Amino acid sequence: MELTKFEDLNCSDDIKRAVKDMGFEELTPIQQMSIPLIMEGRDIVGQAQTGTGKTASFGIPILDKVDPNNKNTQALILCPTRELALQVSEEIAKLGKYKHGIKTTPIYGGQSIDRQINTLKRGVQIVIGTPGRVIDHINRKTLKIKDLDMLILDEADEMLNMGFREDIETILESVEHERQTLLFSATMPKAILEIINKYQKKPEILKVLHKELTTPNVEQLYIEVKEQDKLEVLTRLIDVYNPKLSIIFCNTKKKVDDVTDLVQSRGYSVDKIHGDMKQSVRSNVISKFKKGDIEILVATDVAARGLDIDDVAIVFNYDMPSHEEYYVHRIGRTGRAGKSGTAFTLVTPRDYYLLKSVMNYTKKKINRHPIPSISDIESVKTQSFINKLKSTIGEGNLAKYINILDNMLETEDFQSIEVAAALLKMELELPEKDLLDPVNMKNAPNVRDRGSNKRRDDGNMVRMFINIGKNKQLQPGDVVKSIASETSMSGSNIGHIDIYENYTFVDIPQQYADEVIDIMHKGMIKGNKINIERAQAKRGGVNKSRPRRTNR
Ligand SMILES: Nc1ncnc2c1ncn2[C@@H]1O[C@H](COP(=O)(O)OP(=O)(O)OP(=O)(O)O)[C@@H](O)[C@H]1O
Ligand SMILES: [Mg+2]
Repeated sequence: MELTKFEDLNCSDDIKRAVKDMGFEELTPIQQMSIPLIMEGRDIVGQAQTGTGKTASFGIPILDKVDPNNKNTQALILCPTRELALQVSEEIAKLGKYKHGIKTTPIYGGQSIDRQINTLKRGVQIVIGTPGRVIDHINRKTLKIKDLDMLILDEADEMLNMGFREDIETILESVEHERQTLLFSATMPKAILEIINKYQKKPEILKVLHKELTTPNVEQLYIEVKEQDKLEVLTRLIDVYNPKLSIIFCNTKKKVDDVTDLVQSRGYSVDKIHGDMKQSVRSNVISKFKKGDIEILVATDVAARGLDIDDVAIVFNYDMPSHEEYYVHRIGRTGRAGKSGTAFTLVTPRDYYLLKSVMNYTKKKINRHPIPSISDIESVKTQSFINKLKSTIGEGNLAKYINILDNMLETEDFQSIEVAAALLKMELELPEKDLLDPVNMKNAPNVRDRGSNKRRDDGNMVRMFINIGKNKQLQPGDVVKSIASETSMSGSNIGHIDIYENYTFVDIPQQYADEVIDIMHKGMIKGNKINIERAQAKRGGVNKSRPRRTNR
């Protein structure tokens, strides 16, 4: 019989009761695949899309296997961030609330170590922590892992990146007997799969198979912007879509600081989180965001993985993430547990090649979305004002205000429609002029999808985009030579050429455009160094040497 309902699961009734309290009825696919195998004692690698219940996939079997009569730590779950350690600990505590005698605790940096030592002394069977603080406790002998039966790496690919690998090996070396090791993540780059044998014995690799790596619950859109227009575009999107909660991801801590200040100065309810902030402040921000006291969270990738916050309706990539996996995790903060969400990525001409490689990686097309116009914002704001007006009129009790208005119209030389319009102006604060109107953007570099035949018309010249990859010392002459040698066009037909670090724009006469698109589709402009496909294929996968922890 196919296992789909929690009531059919071969685990204790205490857990089933807790699962019911949490509102779960059916197991998610990754839970169906992994829970029985983990209960059997198998090592597994579990890969499933963001927001599909990986935490309970390991949480339930851990709770079922831990012996309440043994006070020693039997299961250790490692998470890449403090907030995630806390959240996983809370979810497991909820799942285990009827299992008496089982203690769970999070241990992470930035929190009083003495308090953690006291808690650990009293005996905690399930410890959830960040690697640094866990090692610290192991060294102090305040966390004894001699009875450890299960080690779980949540966000395994991140944990096995260089920054954490040493810590994990230290932990593994301090467990002398046989143990069960479980790895979970939404992304599992090949390079990680190649090293898992070092950590696991005959692991079962479980993948919930989908065509796409990202969750179908998230609508993915990108918007072409110039760097200096990002803030304006962002706030327009917020005004038009008016998300209950949203997260804005930036690539650096400095940018998070700056964007937070700017968004705040425009009157939005916003706060931030990044790795340079004090832990007490970080925790406070997250809890306010969860309660809805803050509507917009600006964050580095410290908030990209694992965080499960209800009602995040939109994720904004203010900066294009520099690694494909981060795109997947960032946008996975919305569209969780069957809910739907939207992800907007702001793409400058410099980022265009990254957008392409993200689409390659996720096997999912990201559609272009226009910059919301002032009239879009006007209609949204006006509609919401009319709704408010309707309900206020519906509520009645207007006598007091009608009196004020009557007096005013008698003493001042106003028309009532004028008064209404002035009130509307004060409430809506609509801008007079659209600074991002295409008319005003004539000089903006235009990024076009080379495959989609969308081109900028400029007289009878069209501007085309060529991704040349990194490290190419390309000269305009090379581009001219390559294109001329592959098409019927002569070099002198080629117009203006802009060469940037990794991409090039070339103006080409309209009549030759299809020929150029054609040779691009074949993957290369031969006879020279421009090899589009190869340049793109170089990206992707895990770069083992990249230091990830420094820049959050
Ligand atoms: N069987 C289920 N039915 C309904 N909701 C569930 C079920 N299992 C888990 N959930 C809920 O779904 C949400 C997402 O779960 P979880 O955080 O474990 O996702 P995840 O797969 O770990 O995602 P990520 O890759 O982002 O870490 C949580 O709020 C969790 O409580
Ligand atoms: Mg998770």
